[in-house]
Amino acid sequence: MEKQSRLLCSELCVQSRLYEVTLNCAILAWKDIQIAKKHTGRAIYGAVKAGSYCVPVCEIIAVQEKEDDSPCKNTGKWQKVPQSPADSCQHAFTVFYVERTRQHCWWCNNVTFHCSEHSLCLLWVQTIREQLALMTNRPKSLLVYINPYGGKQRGKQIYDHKVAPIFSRASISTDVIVTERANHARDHLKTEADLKKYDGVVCVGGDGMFSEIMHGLVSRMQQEAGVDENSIEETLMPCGLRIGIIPAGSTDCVCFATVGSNDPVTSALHIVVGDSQPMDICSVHNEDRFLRYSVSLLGYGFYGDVLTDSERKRWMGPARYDISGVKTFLSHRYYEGTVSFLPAEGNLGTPRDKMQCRTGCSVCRQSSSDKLVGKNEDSVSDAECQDTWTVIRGKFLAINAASMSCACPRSPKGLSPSAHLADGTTDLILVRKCSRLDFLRHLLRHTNKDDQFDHSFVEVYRVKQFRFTPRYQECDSEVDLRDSGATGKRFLSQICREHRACGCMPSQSNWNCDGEILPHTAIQVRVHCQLIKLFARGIEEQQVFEDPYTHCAI
Ligand SMILES: Nc1ncnc2c1ncn2[C@@H]1O[C@H](COP(=O)(O)OP(=O)(O)OP(=O)(O)O)[C@@H](O)[C@H]1O
Ligand SMILES: CCCCCCCCCCCCC/C=C/[C@@H](O)[C@H](CO)NC(=O)CCCCC
Ligand SMILES: [Ca+2]
Repeated sequence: MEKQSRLLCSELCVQSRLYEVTLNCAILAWKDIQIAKKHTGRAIYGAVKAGSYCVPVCEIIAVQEKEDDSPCKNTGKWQKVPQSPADSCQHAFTVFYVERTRQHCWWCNNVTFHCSEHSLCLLWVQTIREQLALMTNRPKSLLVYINPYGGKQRGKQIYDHKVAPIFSRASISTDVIVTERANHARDHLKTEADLKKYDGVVCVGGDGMFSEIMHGLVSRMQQEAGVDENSIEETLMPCGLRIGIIPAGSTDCVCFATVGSNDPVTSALHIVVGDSQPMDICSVHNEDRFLRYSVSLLGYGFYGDVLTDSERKRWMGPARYDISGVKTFLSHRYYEGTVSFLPAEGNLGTPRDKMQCRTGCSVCRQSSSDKLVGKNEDSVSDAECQDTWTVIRGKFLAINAASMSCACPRSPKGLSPSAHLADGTTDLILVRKCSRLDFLRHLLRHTNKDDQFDHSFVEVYRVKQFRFTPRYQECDSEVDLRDSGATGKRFLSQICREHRACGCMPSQSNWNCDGEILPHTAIQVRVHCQLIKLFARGIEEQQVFEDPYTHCAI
C-alpha cells in the first residue's frame, strides 16, 4: 500500500500527555511520544500499538474549536508553573469520530487536542474541515419523517434525543415532518415535497414506515420519468435520493439487514458518513394492475396469517407478532395453489451456498456492473420465455419470497441467510404441507444456526420473477373454460363443483408484503435490480483490517 503524504504533523497534548499527531488525506493518527520512545525497536502485536490511536478521515463526524479547559488555562487565579510541554497547551480542538462497539453498533467518540498556539489550533481545525468537505457523498440537507406511533411509540423521542444532536454536530440541516396519519409521508413525497432541496430522506419508524417512504420516492420517480407502474414489463427508473432508516418500529428488518443492528445512533452515523447501499425492489401486480413494492418479505400462508391476526392486536406493540405467531402456528393451515417462477441465471449463487451478503458483496457488485451494460435487464415477455418458467403445484404451509435475508432480532440470520441486498433476485421458499412438529422444527431453525432449508418439505429457488395462483381461482378459470366449451378439464371442474356443494372450498390466505396485507391473492412479481439506495453499507465483516503504516482499522 502506498503511504499517503502528510498534510499536518504536530506535537499536541491529549489529557496532559504529549502526542505526535499526524493527518494525511486518509487518516488522523496520534501516538504517545513517551510510550513510542520506550517501545522503539520492539515489535508490538495487535491491531493498535500501545499509546497509538487513529481514525480514518472518512469516519470523522466533525471537528470543533474548543473553549480551553486545560489545567494551564489563564483563569486569573493561581497557576502552577509549567513543568511539562503539556502544561503550556492553552488552545484546543475536539474531533468527533465513529467508534465501533458491540455487534455492528457504532457510537460517536471524541478526542480533544490541546495546542500552545491559537494559530496552530485554527490550522488543524481548518485542515480537517477541508478534508471533510472533500467527501461529497455526505448529505448536507435531509428531509426527515417521523412516525410517532410505530413500534413502542418512541419515534419522536428517539429522534430528538439520539439522532438530532448527531445531525447538528455534523452540520446537517433538516426539515422534520411528524406524520399525522398513515400514508402522510408517502403522499407528501409523491406529490408535494421539493426533493431538489435535499440530499436524502430519513425515515424514523419501522418497516411499514420505510415502505411508505420507498413507495413515495419510487412512484415519484416513475411519474416524473413517464414510466407506467402498472406494466410488469416496464424497466423502472432508479431513485437518486438515498433513504436513511432510524429504527423505531416492531421488526425493523430492513434496518437490521442493511446495517447489522437496530440502534438509532449507529443508523444516524451511517447517514452522516454518507454510506450508500443499493437495494432490489420487487413490484407486485395483479393482472395489469400494480399493487405494491416489496423489499423484504412477500409471504403467503404462515406469514400472511400472522400479519392478518396481528393487525387486530396493534395496541400490543411488537409483542403482537409473538402472540399471533403462536396462534397461527397452532392453527396449522395449509393452502393450495400454483407457483411459477423464472430462475435466476449467471453467477448469482444459490440460496444454500452460505455466501452471506456483506459490505462490498462481490455478487451484488457483479450485478451492478451487469446492470450498467444492460445484461440483467430482462424485459421478459411471457411468450418469449414460456418454456423457461418452472411450475410447481401443491399444498403449502408457507410461500415466502425474501429479496434480502430479512434478518431481524427475532431471526438473526433471517428467512434466507444467503439472500443478497442488491443482486436483482429474490429467494422463493416453498414450505409444503407437513406435520406440526416438522413445521415447528423448520421455524425454530430461523432462530438458531441450523439450516432451515434442510428439510424434505422445504424447497428454495433464486428467482427473478414469480407468480402465484391460489387453487380456488384455478377452478374459476376452469369453470370459464368449461363454459366456453373447452374440454379435458372435467375432472377438476367436478372437484370444484363438489367443493361448492359441500361448502369446504379450499381456504385462502393473504399476502404479507413487507408487513402490509395485499388485497389480492393471485399475484405476479418481478425483481428490479438496485432500484433504490440506502444510507448504509451492508453488514460489516467482524474481522478488522489493519493499515500497515498506522495500525489503523481500515
Ligand atoms: N401518524 C400516523 N398515524 C397512524 N399510522 C401511521 C402514522 N404514520 C405512519 N403510520 C403507519 O403506521 C404503520 C406502522 O408503522 P411502523 O412501520 O413505523 O411501525 P411498526 O408497524 O410497529 O413496525 P414494523 O413495520 O417494523 O413491524 C405504517 O404502515 C405507517 O403507514
Ligand atoms: C411458534 C413460533 C415460531 C417463531 C418463529 C420465528 C421466526 C421469525 C422469522 C422472522 C422473519 C421476519 C421477516 C420480516 C418481515 C417484515 O417484512 C414484516 C414487517 O416488519 N414483519 C412481519 O411480518 C412480522 C413477522 C413476525 C413473524 C413472527
Ligand atoms: Ca435480492
